Amino acid sequence: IVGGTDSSPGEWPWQVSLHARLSRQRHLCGGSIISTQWILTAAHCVASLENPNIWRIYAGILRQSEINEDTPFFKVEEIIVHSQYKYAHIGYDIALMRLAEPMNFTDLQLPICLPSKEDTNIFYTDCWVIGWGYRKEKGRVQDILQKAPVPFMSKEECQARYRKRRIGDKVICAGYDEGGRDACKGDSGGPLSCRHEEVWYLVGITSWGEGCARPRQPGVYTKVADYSDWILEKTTQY
Ligand SMILES: COC(=O)c1cc(NC(=O)c2cccc(O)c2C)c2cc(C(=N)N)ccc2c1
Repeated sequence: IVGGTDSSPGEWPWQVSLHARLSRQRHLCGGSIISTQWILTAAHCVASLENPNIWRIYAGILRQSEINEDTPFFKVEEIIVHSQYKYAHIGYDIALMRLAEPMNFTDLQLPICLPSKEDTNIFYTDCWVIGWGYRKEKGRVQDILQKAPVPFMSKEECQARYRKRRIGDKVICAGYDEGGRDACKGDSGGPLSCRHEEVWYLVGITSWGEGCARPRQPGVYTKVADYSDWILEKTTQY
């Protein structure tokens, strides 16, 4: 997160840290708890890393330094990447991870509500992007979970900013024309959380942006309300 501030313990109990054990174990992406057994994240985080055994999911943490070989984590049983996903800037940047065991909810690990598909025209005014990602383009993963308020941007305005790319319909843009506050690498897969009438909703999934926090280059988020049917289909055992 560029231009953010430290979060407090338990402020974002749905935020998780996705670690992969490649040559060494490290934080790769964020994710959100949506039920006792399911994590929602970005497809670009897990595509080409679809072996569930390399992933370790840490919930209820504020600092990456809380994580060591004794820190409890959730094992991943199944990874579901949207079948139409190719690249983040094309869209469909959404994936589900099913935990091997259902988690118990505590004050530090709780689910966030999914917006319903009728909610696609609510204009949210209290939205925050969070993560342990870079604080600048040539940065590194941060220790304390960062948060930054970001205002919505209309699709027309967003398309005008990204002339070279076609901004799909199942995405939302958020950010400041003057730049300075935005998600960045390492925040991917994390939530764009919006509070509406005292309830927090998972409105977006951090997906991409040209650089980070550049003027007139807003953050682009997967629009979760447009994937309600997909989420329901994949998380409901038939
Ligand atoms: C894996 O996730 C990303 O690559 C990756 C790359 C990005 N954009 C970059 O252009 C970038 C940023 C930092 C380092 C870097 O090398 C690049 C290409 C991202 C930009 C944003 C955002 N601005 N809201 C959010 C997530 C990003 C994830």
